[in-house]
Amino acid sequence: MGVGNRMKKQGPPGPLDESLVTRKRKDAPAAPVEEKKRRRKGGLNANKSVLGNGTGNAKLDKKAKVAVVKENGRKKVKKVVEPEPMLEDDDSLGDDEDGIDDPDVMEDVLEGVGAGKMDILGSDSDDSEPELDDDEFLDSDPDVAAGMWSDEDDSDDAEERLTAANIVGLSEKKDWQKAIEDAEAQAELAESAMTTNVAGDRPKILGDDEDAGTKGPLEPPSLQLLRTRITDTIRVLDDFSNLAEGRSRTEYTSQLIKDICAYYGYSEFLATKLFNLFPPREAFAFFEANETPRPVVIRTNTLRTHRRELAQTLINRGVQLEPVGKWSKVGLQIFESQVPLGATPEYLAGHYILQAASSFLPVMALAPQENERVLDMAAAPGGKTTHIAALMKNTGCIFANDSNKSRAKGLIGNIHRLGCKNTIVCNYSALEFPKVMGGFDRVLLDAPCSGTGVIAKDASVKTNKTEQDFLRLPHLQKQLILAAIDSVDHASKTGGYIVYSTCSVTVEENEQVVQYALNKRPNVKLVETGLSFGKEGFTSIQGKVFHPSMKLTRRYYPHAYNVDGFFVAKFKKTGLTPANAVGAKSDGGKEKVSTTEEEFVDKTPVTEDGTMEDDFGGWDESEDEKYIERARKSQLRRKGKDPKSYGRPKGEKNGDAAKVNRVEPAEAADQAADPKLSKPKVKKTKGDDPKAATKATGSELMPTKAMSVDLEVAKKVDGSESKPKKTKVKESKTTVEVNASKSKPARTVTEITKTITTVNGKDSKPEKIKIKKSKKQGGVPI
Ligand SMILES: C[S@@+](CC[C@H](N)C(=O)[O-])C[C@H]1O[C@@H](n2cnc3c(N)ncnc32)[C@H](O)[C@@H]1O
Repeated sequence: MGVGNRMKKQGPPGPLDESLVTRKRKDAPAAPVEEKKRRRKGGLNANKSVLGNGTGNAKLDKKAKVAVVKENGRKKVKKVVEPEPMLEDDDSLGDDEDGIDDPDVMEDVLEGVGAGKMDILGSDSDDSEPELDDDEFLDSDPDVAAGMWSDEDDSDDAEERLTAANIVGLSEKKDWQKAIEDAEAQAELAESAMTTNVAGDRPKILGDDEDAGTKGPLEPPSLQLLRTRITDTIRVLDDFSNLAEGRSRTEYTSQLIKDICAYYGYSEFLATKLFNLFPPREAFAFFEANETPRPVVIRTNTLRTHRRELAQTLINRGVQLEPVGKWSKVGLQIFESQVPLGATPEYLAGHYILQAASSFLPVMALAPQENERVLDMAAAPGGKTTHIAALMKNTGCIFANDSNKSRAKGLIGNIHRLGCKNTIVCNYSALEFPKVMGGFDRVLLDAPCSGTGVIAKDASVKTNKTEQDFLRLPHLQKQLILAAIDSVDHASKTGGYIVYSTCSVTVEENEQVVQYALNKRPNVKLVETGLSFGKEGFTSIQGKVFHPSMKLTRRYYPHAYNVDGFFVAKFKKTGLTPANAVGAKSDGGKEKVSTTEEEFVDKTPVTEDGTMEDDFGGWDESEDEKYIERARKSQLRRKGKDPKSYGRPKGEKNGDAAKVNRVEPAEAADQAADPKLSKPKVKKTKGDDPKAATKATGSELMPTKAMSVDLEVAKKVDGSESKPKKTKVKESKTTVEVNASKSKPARTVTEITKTITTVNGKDSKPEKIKIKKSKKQGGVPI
């Protein structure tokens, strides 16, 4: 099982300096460790002797060592773990198949530790008073630290009061203990693997060919053997050509998944879904990590205090703590506490909030600025809202929304306790936005999700999530993400960003939702999250292909970073939402968002500039021109005029009419940005004024080609011989959705009826013109 993850550091593991490691190993008098080992029955040495018993598994020997080294004149205890995979007896094993010790994982992590990247998050720590530098915690007096090394029992730790002066010593001691625990756990694993493989190096997992169908696979006699078979199967899958015994990979994989279900208690449906996210060895590490709780973390509320101050106060109360990692300047990891953390005077005074470290990430990615307008669409119980308020230093305005009223009460409680004064709580379904309000500088959508990233916290997820959930939730998430995008002001001077996050690791709730948003909103693109660690989102997995920019999204796993599983994506909105876009709130939000199964796995590639390769939005130019022309002719006919000889401007050819006042999307965006540009072109009539609509709904409308039809018609009437003084155009719209079939995407046929009344002119009789529009709704069927 796990090896004290609560004690493990969160975030990217510290960099491993190989040269240093070698030197340390050479120089290291490993005395303290030997001491400890002697006291532990079945400890490192004992296990080593078992491992060296000539069973042919010499490489199962553990590689974890602990050494005391002198670094810059300071004594430090370092764990030296060679990244050799557990139970590995084949050097050819791909690195990428490794789990926790996966060198690739490390590399990925190390790449992300670039110091410069966090600069973007400067506001995170930009308090009026200087924040406590992490180094101040870590660089305490070496002598004090040295004095901390004692051979006393672990139970003594609780009595050792942690002070700012001795914090380094204690945390290093923890590292030291953790290293031993790690080593012992690895040894335990290795030992257990060997007990069933004494017959040889080739693990026997599935029955012999001749037994197949009669005996079936080995019945697991105990949890111990089950675990051994899991690790054996992983070995086989890692080195299939050498270790497989005439069975297919699929057979081994399905046996492995069955064993994982039996051992960890997952439904086969969920175990398969999660297993498929990783190479087998990493999947094992993931399932393992879900068995141990993540560290307790508190976030300093910088509206009320500073991390250094808070740390000192809590230390004085008997709390053992440490900064959560270099990546956060407000997090404190709690190792032990003499007092209930949810009831200290500091807690009640709002100096901190208990919050999982991974929950910091979406807010750091959002990077709210002072004086902005921010929407937190699904905010309860407010961990992220209050973090946003702190980063904004109580300036600007946050709308914290949650559809669940009772949860919203908890949100209000936290907002009060933490002293957020720039926050308004509302209780709408987030689907109502931007009808409720729009034009935000930034929107956070921390979406409701299946919680597959927090199984360590809520084990019920292992069995209570069904296939239905993975249809229902992504459907909601897709609707919500469009609402989030539509609620942002693309022209915001300081922002124009949307962050989408979930505490789930499934592709359906993450990459597929983001891809859906990219497909349906060509006016957004993915941008860097600014987070210094995290694995890249998938650009392809299990036959699904996503836009290359998906690698800008970030995935967090418990086994890789010792944080809850999380997903973070950041979008920049680059233009207005097309009024004809799916779910655009131009009609008051009544338009149905189509998330048919065809769209569920959306493989439609999107080009670099964000435009879809298929006909997004479905404006068929030639088709519409036909209708416009027909409308023009019948209008003239009704007036008793010959459409062939009348009303066509000089030089205009057939079909050019609609182009006269057409507002192309790009042009429309420019016009919106520059009101001077847009004024002369748009004839405002009630119900047609895009700005009026914007005011009414808080939304925004792009004057689309439908609008250009109005302008054209209005112009013709104005320009006719009757010379009316005023023209009124009334519009009514009927939308019929024609269902999609497997082979054909859905189409929406919209009938727009225009009633044109000329006032004070000869022709005062209202005229009706019907315009039919048809657009494709879905993506490419699979
Ligand atoms: C992951 S939790 C949010 C956690 C919160 N952001 C925090 O940091 O404390 C998801 C929230 O979404 C809310 N929710 C679910 N459906 C919603 C909807 N349609 N509109 C708004 N909120 C919704 C749930 O009530 C729940 O509080």
